[in-house]
Amino acid sequence: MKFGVIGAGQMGSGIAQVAAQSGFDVVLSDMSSESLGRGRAGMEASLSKLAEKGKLSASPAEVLGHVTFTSDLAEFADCDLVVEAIVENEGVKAQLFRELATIVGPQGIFASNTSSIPITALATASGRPDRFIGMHFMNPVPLMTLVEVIRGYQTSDETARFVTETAEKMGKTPLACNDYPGFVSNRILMPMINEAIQCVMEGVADKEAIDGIMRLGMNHPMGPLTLADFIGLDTCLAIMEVLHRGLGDDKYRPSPLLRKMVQAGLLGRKSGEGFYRY
Ligand SMILES: CC(=O)CC(=O)SCCNC(=O)CCNC(=O)[C@H](O)C(C)(C)COP(=O)(O)OP(=O)(O)OC[C@H]1O[C@@H](n2cnc3c(N)ncnc32)[C@H](O)[C@@H]1OP(=O)(O)O
Ligand SMILES: NC(=O)C1=CN([C@@H]2O[C@H](COP(=O)(O)OP(=O)(O)OC[C@H]3O[C@@H](n4cnc5c(N)ncnc54)[C@H](OP(=O)(O)O)[C@@H]3O)[C@@H](O)[C@H]2O)C=CC1
Repeated sequence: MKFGVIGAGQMGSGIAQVAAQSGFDVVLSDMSSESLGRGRAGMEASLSKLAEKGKLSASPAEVLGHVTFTSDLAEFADCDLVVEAIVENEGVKAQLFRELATIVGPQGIFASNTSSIPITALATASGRPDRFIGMHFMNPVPLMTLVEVIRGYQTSDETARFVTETAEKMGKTPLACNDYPGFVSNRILMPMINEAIQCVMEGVADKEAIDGIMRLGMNHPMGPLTLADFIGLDTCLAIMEVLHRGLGDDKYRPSPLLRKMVQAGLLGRKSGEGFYRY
């Protein structure tokens, strides 16, 4: 299996890592060498943690040996599966898939790791809607077992079966849902995170108490504000805007505080500061 990943951010690098751990030949691309370098560094850190705990069947170097790091999309021509994990923006994703359609052979299946954007829309842009699907990994990919599998309107049974089996070979648990904004995961999670941000804006409690109440009261491993910083506040805002636009209900309006923080460049862990400093 030749497994392609486009986007070497926190998700793309995690997906590439787990695919390589599963023995697939992986090609990972990003627009800039800096982003590729950051992605590789994240994989190395994760692999050494897993190796320390005896959770790797091969050495970190052997796993990374399965990965080709490139910024040349031509290296994806013979991929069996290409997973896109770039910025949560429908126009940018659609443009990428239009470009990929001219590069990847007809055997290639396209999948998006999008958090919320309609799969059917991206499938149409790709020109191969029967061989297009949502393959939604969870963060951090090396630790979270769920893959949310979302069929577009024209996704074929063969494509769904191939992606489901691939997720299982990666040690994941694939669960299927239908193609509606936010799917299940972010239809439920992101409004909760958005409400936590509203609680900060309205002064219901301070951020440490809001996170503490959800950690100690609901047994969440991370409080919602810590989780928002972990996901990325830009991604959280993008998801809320997809829900608001796609479902047409003002209850999904993004918190004004979330928007202001993103406008200020406070993106969470990936920018060094969000609700907390890192
Ligand atoms: C937005 C979307 O579209 C969809 C989404 O992904 S929504 C987000 C979904 N994810 C979540 O909700 C994550 C919630 N948080 C958690 O489950 C946990 O905090 C966590 C698993 C991320 C970390 O676990 P934790 O016990 O809380 O903290 P932490 O001590 O940092 O990590 C636990 C262990 O995993 C290891 N670890 C953490 N991240 C790791 C990684 N990426 N790779 C390898 N090991 C890792 C740590 O080294 C630690 O190991 P030790 O116990 O040996 O020290
Ligand atoms: N963060 C999370 O918890 C989760 C996110 N997702 C989804 O996964 C996708 C990626 O998210 P995440 O990894 O957090 O985002 P990041 O911002 O961490 O990474 C995105 C990467 O894509 C690169 N990129 C942007 N545009 C292009 C392009 N046109 N071609 C190639 N590379 C590009 C960026 O490069 P540069 O930095 O140079 O712009 C960056 O390296 C999003 O759709 C998101 O909704 C899904 C599950 C969980």
